[in-house]
Amino acid sequence: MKIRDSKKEEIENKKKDIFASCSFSDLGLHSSLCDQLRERMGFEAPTLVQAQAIPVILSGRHVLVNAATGTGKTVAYLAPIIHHLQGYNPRIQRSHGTFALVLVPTHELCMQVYEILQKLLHRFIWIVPGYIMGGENRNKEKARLRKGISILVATPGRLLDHLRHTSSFTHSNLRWIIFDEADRILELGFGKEIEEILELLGSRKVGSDIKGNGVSECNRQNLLLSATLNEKVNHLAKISLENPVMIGFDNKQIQPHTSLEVNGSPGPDVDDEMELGSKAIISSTEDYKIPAQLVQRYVKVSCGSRLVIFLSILKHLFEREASQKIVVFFSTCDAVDFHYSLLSDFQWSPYSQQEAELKQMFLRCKTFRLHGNMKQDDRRVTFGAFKTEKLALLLCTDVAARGLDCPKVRCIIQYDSPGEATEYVHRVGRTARLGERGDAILFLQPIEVDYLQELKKHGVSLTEYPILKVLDAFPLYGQTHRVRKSVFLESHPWVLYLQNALESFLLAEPKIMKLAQKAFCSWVRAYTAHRGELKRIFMVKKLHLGHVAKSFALKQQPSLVGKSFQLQTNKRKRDQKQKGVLKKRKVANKT
Ligand SMILES: Nc1ncnc2c1ncn2[C@@H]1O[C@H](COP(=O)(O)OP(=O)(O)OP(=O)(O)O)[C@@H](O)[C@H]1O
Repeated sequence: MKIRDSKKEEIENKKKDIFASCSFSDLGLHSSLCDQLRERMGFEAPTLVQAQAIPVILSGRHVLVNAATGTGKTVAYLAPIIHHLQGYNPRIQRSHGTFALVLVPTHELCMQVYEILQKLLHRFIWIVPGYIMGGENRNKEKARLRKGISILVATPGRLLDHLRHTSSFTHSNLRWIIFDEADRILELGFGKEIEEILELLGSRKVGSDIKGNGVSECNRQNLLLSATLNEKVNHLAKISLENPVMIGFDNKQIQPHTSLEVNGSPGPDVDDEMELGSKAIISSTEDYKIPAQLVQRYVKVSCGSRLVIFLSILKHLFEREASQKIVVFFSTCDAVDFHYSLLSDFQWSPYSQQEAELKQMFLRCKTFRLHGNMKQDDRRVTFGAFKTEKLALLLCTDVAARGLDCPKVRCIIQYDSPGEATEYVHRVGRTARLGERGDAILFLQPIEVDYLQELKKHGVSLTEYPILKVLDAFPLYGQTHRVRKSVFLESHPWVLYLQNALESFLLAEPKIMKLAQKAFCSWVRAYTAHRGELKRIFMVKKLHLGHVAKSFALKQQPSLVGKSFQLQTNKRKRDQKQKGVLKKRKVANKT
């Protein structure tokens, strides 16, 4: 009885950390929208960030929202917009064009926001949602824009394309611009595009508002949101926001020299809400917000044993829980492709390698992959399928790091380090969403452990993962092998056995071997591409390339120089051949 009571108490406390004690209608939202949120979407109460942001956004102020991953930021900005749009009298029509524009960094996020919009707009069929993004058919998008899209979700490049070339795209009634994952949009190098977009849309200029019997003037309202709003968004904030309200910032995150105008008497739910002038500067010493219940650990393993340890952890996690989802992040598309093929096909025998008839799949779960080199449709299908699976593994690059909301992801593994602390925060944010439990495991080589200090600067601290315990638990030849602590991880019998099995497997699978060689080369290239300051941690000079090869189950290190040299030579030969053909043609024409 006591246990049940304490569990109940725990759940109640957890709810208090995530949800506000008011209702959606207390926040001023229209009753049909509140019904929609409750009945169709199952949202009983607003989350804390929704309770803070919705009234401020409803009031028409520009807003910067900095809230942890998985706390419901999407509804926080969509609900107030829908509230206003549904209230326009006469009703808005498609011919009025776009009223709200949501800018997002990736295709997946674009689709996800669009899907949430569709659900929210179920009772307001005259408000039309739509999306445009790179990789889609431009002409079809043009046709949709010509018909009119009331709330448009877009990636920056494609939006700019339509702003320049689609004359039938009506945006003269635009009232809201939202930058979801604002810092990522800038990190992806869209800074210039964003400036041009704001210019073409008339940044901070007066928008229009259809009310009563015609068009009257009202202010443009811009919103910037992320779990990692940092100093990088200062410029964007300056050019797009006017006297914004800041939600979810600590005092130390706002530079003291700015003309701070702290709210007079903050209410119980807005204790860290502030206003600041147009010179707003967010300082670079920000602590990022991580879900409190997330268990964050690192596993320190030398390069040569990385693959074996990775596979062992996966096996351990999938065998521990019958139903769970795991997401693994890699630095390159090639690495995703290689590990995807390996994990989809790798069979082993716990007894002896020779006993082929006893071989079984190493992992018994559905494996998916997601990266930027895949076709748009494949990306869509993968993401949709992974969402609905109960027992599944997703191998991906950072295209899946931001904003993606997959239910029941239990663990995030960062097999390749993210580099930027912001990306660490977003990657781990794919689990432990909305108060759910979650684990995060970061792989580090002994030469990279200073990275933990880098994370600490942003208030992120990790403890060590008990890897030896996991390895000891695997039966080998029918027995468990407990190893004394003094023995190196690398010489653990299980590690030696599995490495050998993987290398033999690859020798018998030339296709996968090719993928491994390609992945090896791009992995080394990606390692050299860490940002300046991080180069002192991720030092390519300190890498033992033979050990890197082992981490791709390769017995021998593929030649990096040879490969690029060969590619260059081939290209030169092709070019020369083409020139030769052209010359010959010219000569032929002359004669
Ligand atoms: N009031 C609510 N009650 C219950 N569930 C909610 C509520 N608001 C949002 N959710 C759900 O919470 C999950 C996380 O929401 P959302 O994706 O908007 O978070 P986020 O803060 O934008 O995360 P990220 O920073 O990772 O993008 C979603 O599954 C969403 O449907």
